[in-house]
Amino acid sequence: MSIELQHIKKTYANGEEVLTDINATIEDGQFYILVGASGSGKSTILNAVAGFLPIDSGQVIINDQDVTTLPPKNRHLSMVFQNYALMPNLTVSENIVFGLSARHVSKEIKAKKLREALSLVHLEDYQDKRPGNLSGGQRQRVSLARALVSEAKIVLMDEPLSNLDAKLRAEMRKEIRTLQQQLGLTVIYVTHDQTEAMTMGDQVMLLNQGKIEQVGAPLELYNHPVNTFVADFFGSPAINLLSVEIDQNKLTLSNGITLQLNGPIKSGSYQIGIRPENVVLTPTGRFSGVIAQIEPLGDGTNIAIDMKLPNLIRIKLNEQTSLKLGDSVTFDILNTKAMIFNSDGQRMTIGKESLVVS
Ligand SMILES: Nc1ncnc2c1ncn2[C@@H]1O[C@H](COP(=O)(O)OP(=O)(O)OP(=O)(O)O)[C@@H](O)[C@H]1O
Repeated sequence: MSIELQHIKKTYANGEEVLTDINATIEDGQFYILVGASGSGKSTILNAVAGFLPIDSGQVIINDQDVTTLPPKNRHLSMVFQNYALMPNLTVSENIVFGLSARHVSKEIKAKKLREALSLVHLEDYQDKRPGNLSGGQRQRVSLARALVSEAKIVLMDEPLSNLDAKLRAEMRKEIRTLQQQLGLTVIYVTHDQTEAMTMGDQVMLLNQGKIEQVGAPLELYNHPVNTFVADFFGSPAINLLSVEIDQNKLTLSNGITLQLNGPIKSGSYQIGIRPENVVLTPTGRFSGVIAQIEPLGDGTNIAIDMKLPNLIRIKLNEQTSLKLGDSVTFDILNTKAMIFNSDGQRMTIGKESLVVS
């Protein structure tokens, strides 16, 4: 089942334009993520696809059929909401198979699907409880199980893991993905969590105030962000963005340090982007500074270095460190991994070699 969104626009009654011009092609069997900060319009898009929300203009096309004006029940979708939408008077099991009961699925198939779903979401011991007696995370899992057993081939999920603890969330991420692939489901998945977007998506749409910033495979967005917004959204710790002045072959940082570029770039103000994993501590490094922050992670360490720039330089080390706050260090950047953006934050499409500095 494919989904096509064409020129979707939405302004709420209060005059707030929340979707400006949303276009998307979601292919059959794709796991498609809508990611962005709170209020960026993710849920509004999902509701427009589901049919819960009339749009001002544009089309929603499901499997080549224009469903823009069809009610939700005729769109053959299932949904997993942040707020569960469970029936309080039904047990966990009854809630999960509710949609199937309505469609007269045989008793044996229903029982088998129920068993699989309960085991998937680890709720075997809770099947006879009612939603009121479950924790938020458990309710969320019931809601997830209900969508997964339904026979709808399109599943819309709105932050379905937001109430789970970190360990269960990581586990469910993998399980949802495996199940989606096994069942060949087309999923639109809303999250504000960049890790979920990176680890789960086939395609990711990053939204910012109702506009699309970039669409692509997760690593494409990470490695080839079209602007500083996208570069900054993905990655933890965040990318280092440094304001620089370029004059022919000379690049000057705001602390006065200059570097030679490998080729001339039009003179002017730019921003250089360097991801924390592409900065390395080395005694022969071209830069020096003082350790201003240390964050031990167990399997690695995030540190930040003060080199008298407006922002600290973030570095991601893959090991534990004996360095202490205030220690002086020298470091370097992997030149070929550096990105350059113009003063408006748009990625420059100059050859990578132009950035090789010495
Ligand atoms: N019914 C409504 N009336 C007016 N404005 C609304 C309505 N629903 C949402 N909005 C506004 O539309 C914008 C987008 O909201 P939406 O819920 O789509 O964002 P979101 O990205 O899903 O956010 P979150 O992650 O917080 O759920 C927000 O600025 C919100 O305040």
